[in-house]
Amino acid sequence: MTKNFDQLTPKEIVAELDKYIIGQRDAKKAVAVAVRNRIRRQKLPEEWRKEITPKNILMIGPTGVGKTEIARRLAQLSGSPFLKVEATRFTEVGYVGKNVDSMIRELVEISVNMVKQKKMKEVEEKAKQNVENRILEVLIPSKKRPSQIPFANIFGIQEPAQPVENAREVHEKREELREKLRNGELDNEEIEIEIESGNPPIGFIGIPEMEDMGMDLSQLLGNILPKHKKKRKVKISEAKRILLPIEEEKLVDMDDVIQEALKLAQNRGIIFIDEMDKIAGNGGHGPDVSRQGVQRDLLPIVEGTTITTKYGPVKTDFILFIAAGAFHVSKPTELIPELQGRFPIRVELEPLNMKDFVRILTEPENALTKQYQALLYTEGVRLDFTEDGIEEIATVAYNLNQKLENIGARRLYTVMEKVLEEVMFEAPETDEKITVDREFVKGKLKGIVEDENLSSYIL
Ligand SMILES: Nc1ncnc2c1ncn2[C@@H]1O[C@H](COP(=O)(O)OP(=O)(O)OP(=O)(O)O)[C@@H](O)[C@H]1O
Repeated sequence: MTKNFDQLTPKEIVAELDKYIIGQRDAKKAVAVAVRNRIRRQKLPEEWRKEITPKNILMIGPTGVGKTEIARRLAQLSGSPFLKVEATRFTEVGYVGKNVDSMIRELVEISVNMVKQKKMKEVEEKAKQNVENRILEVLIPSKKRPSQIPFANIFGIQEPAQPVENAREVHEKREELREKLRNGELDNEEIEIEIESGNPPIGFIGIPEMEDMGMDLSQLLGNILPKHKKKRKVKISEAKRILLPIEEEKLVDMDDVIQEALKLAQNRGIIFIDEMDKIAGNGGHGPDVSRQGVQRDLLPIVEGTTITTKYGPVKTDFILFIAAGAFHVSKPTELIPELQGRFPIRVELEPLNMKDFVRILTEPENALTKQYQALLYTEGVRLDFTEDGIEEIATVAYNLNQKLENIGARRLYTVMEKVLEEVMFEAPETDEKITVDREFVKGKLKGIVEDENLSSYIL
C-alpha cells in the first residue's frame, strides 16, 4: 500500500481488508465507512465537528466468522490503538477493582505503548551510537589519575579533569575499536555493563483501586526513588540488545509521547466489545440487574464522557465502538433503548460455508497453508497442498462444525494442526518435499474424525 491510510476511500479500505478476510462484505463496508467518517469529521471546522457524533457498529454473527478479525485488521491498517473486551467481563461475580471505565484506561495504555514504540524507532540510529559509546567506555575506560586529594569522593570535591593528552589517547583508541564493534567483530567478547532498571522495588506495585481512579503509585514514587542499578556480565552482542531500548527510552520525551497518545486514543481509538448479546435481555450471563447495570455503565462511555486516566483526562466521544455478538438467544432490541440508539449501524455476518473454508485456507496473505509453508521453508522443506487436499481439510472442518459445536474458521486451525503434526515433528529429517493431498489428509485423520468422542477433544 503506497497511500497513506487517511487518503484511502472506503472502497480501497475494503480492498485492503479483502486481503485478509474472506467474504463478509457488509461488515467490511460498514467499518470502512465508519473510520472514513471519522477522518472526514476531522477536516471539518470546529463548530461542525462538535455536532457530528460518530456512529458505532453492531456486528451480529456466529462465532469465528471474522468479526474480531475485521476490526483488528482495520485498526492495524489505520494505525489505531485497538482493544478487545468481553462485555461479560463486567458482570462477573466478584469482579473487584475494575469497572467499565477501565476499558478506556487500557486503550490509552495501548496507545501510549504504540506511540512510544514509534518514537523509539525514530531515535534508533542515535540510540545505537549511544550504545556504542557506552560499550566503548567499558572497553577503554577513561584513565583516572590516582586521587590527589584524600577522601575527595566522600566530601564531594571535584577531581581535576584528566590531562588532555590522556583524553585524546582514549578517544583515538575508542574510535579505532568503534568500527570493529559496529561490524560485530567483538560480539562474542564478554563485558560487564551496568543496567538501570526503571522499576521501583518490589512492594510498591500498583494498587488496583488507585489505578481505577487513574493514579499510578509506582510512577509517582518512581520519580522520587533512586533508580536501581545492576551489574551484569554479558556478551557484547547481548549488551547491544539490552542497552538499545534503554538508550532509546532516554532519547524519547515521555511528555510528548503522552500528549500524542491521548490524542490518538481519543480520535482514532477502536474498542471492540464482544459478547454484547450476553448482557442483553433475559437468560444471558449473570443476573438481570447486573447485565442491565453493565449496559447502563457502558452508556455514558459510548455517548461521550471524560474518563480520568493516569496520563490525563480522555474524551470518549470519538472513539469507535464496535459491539459484537451472536444474538442467538437475545436480540439487539433487548438492549436498553439508549444503547440501541448508540449502535445504529447493524451488520450481519454470514456463517462460513465449505467454499469459504477453501478460500480462507489459501487466499489471505497470512493464510494457514502459507504459514505452514513458510515455517517449513526455513528448514528447506517444501510443502505443497493439492486442490483435493485443501478440499478435504475444508470438508472435515465443515462437517465437524455441523456435528460438534460450530466454531467457524477456528476449526480449520485444529484440523490443520492435526494433519501436519507429524510433518512438523519429523522435519527437516525426512523428505525435502511433502505433498498434502486428499489421501494424506485422510490418512492423518483416520480414526479421529469418525469417533465423535475423540474428535471433540482433538479437533
Ligand atoms: N471470513 C474470514 N476470513 C478469513 N479468516 C477468518 C474469517 N473468519 C474467521 N477467520 C479466522 O478465524 C479466526 C477467528 O475469527 P474471529 O476472531 O474474527 O472470530 P469472531 O467472529 O470475532 O468470533 P468471536 O466472537 O467468537 O470472537 C481468526 O483468527 C481469523 O483468522
